[in-house]
Amino acid sequence: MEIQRQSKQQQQEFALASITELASSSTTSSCSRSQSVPVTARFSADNGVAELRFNRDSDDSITVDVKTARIFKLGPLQSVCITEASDADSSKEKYSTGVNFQFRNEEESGAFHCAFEQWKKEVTVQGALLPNGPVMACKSKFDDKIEPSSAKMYFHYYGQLLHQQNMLQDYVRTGTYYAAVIENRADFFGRVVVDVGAGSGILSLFAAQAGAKHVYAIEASEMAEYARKLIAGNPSLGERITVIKGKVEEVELPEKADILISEPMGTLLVNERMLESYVIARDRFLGPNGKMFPTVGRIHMAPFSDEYLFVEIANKALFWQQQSYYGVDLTPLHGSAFGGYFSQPVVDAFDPRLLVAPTICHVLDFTEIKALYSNLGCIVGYCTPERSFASKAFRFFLMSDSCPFLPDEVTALTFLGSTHQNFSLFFLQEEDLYEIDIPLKFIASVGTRIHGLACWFDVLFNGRQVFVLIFIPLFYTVQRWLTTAPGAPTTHWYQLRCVLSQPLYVMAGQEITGQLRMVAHNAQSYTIYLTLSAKMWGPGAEQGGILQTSSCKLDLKEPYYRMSQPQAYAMAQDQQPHQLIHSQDIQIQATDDLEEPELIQPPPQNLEGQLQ
Ligand SMILES: C[S@@+](CC[C@H](N)C(=O)[O-])C[C@H]1O[C@@H](n2cnc3c(N)ncnc32)[C@H](O)[C@@H]1O
Repeated sequence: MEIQRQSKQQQQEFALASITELASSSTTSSCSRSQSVPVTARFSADNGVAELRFNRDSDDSITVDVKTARIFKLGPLQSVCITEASDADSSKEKYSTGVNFQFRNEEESGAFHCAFEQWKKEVTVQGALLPNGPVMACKSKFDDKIEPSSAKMYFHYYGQLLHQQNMLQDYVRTGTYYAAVIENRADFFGRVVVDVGAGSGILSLFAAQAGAKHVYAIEASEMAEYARKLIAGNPSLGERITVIKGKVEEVELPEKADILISEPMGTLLVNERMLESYVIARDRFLGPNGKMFPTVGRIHMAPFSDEYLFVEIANKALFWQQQSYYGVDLTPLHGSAFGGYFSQPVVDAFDPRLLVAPTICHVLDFTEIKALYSNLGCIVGYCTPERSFASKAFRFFLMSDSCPFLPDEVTALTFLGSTHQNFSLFFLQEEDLYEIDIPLKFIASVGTRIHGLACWFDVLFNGRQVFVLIFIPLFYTVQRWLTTAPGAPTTHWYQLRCVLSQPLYVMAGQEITGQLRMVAHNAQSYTIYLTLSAKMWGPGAEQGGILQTSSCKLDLKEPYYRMSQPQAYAMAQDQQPHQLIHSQDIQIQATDDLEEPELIQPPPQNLEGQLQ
């Protein structure tokens, strides 16, 4: 489609099938000159003026000013560009220029027209182009919130095949995606798919295997070139895939998508802040009633007790307790070093028996369909933004006819704000991911010393399967979970633990409360604030109030990867982990309810061999 972008996007070039010059101010002849050799159309910014140049060969081109040019579609593959003659010499009669051009296919036509609109918008809004052309000139949401040095490192990392290979070799991850796509062919077959952050293009290829009509694979890093190569090497699938190099916040697509597929999860689900790009892609590219794969993400949390880990971290700072290090007293820095080690979240695969209370979870529904709650607390319907109306207009559907004052479907109900009389609306917006607050409440299962909070995540692919029973199509929900839970097959995300420098002492049955607050920062990660408190326990506890509180602040961007020693464990017959272990196994349900998946497989007996 777009075949070249050069020097910081000052130029944008498209391949055409042919062009025909209709007439020009310098030519009075009514004869058209026609070319059948492939030609190009190139947008460029020169001295703040945007030009569109139709090149037939190196020394034969037609140049038009984007500001005055107008483009009309004559057919799916044919367009005409008309530009007014300049006023420079008012004594002469004015003639306009006309160029009739043909595209090779509809996608290329769509992409060209999107680009034209963007260049045109830029010159109209700015008056003249900034030196870097339209995309750079208007800062995207991504550029607004992310530090350029962080983005540079981030896309450099993902531009390398070895890191893509690392993800591809996480067979739990990639295999679950493959299964989720192939099992849910009905969601992909004949559909337009957008792969958000395509990397090597693997998910686009899976979507094409499932029969997608067309896949747009958007990738911002240099990996886009490798993706093109991989896709070209699989021509039967590749002919239905278009790789678009650019950020999902910036690129334009020629059509709306029926389904988005992406792997935007970082450590603790939210690290890398790519979920925000996934939500932006939803708002920019997904058509009405579109689907998202994955559909939902959940962060699971439980307090843990791990004396070895605590001592290991505390001991790292012992170095700074030396009073005569080559004659220098290091102790003034001991406190800072101690605090520094406890500000690193620990990433490893731990034994689930270290958890000391049943887990809780925080749900992030990536789709925009949200429950609508009455003030009585019951769900009475759901609503979804109606894209053709203003952003605050919603389409409303009742789940039952129990509500007397609303018809079954009321369109364009305008809710000015998040609360309207009896109803509360919950929409996951990109901004909701800037600050995530999770209240914590656990009941300790054993008397122990709590060293912190263990976290992991899972995501749900809420698919659709069609069975035909005597010519009647039946639709079933096919739910597949990808989990990173302790005790489940290890993934490259492992699990994450926030360790308190002041452990808490609890008795069995004692309540532990607190808060996990995650605040996004411009280095594509989060600052984590954790507080855990244990209330008085036993007779007279009500009067006692909070007994102990411990807090810590951690940077999710700077974790301590603790994978050097394999974390072997054997699951004793009589011991069960405190949290439900989610399996990736298929679940077929006839409802859309988001239920905890059942334990289908027993946890593995030994994870030793799976750790790298
Ligand atoms: C976790 S990798 C997943 C790659 C591939 N989809 C897979 O599953 O193997 C995320 C990819 O998204 C790309 N990416 C992240 N943010 C992006 C954005 N805002 N626009 C376009 N690509 C982005 C990264 O460069 C990276 O290649």
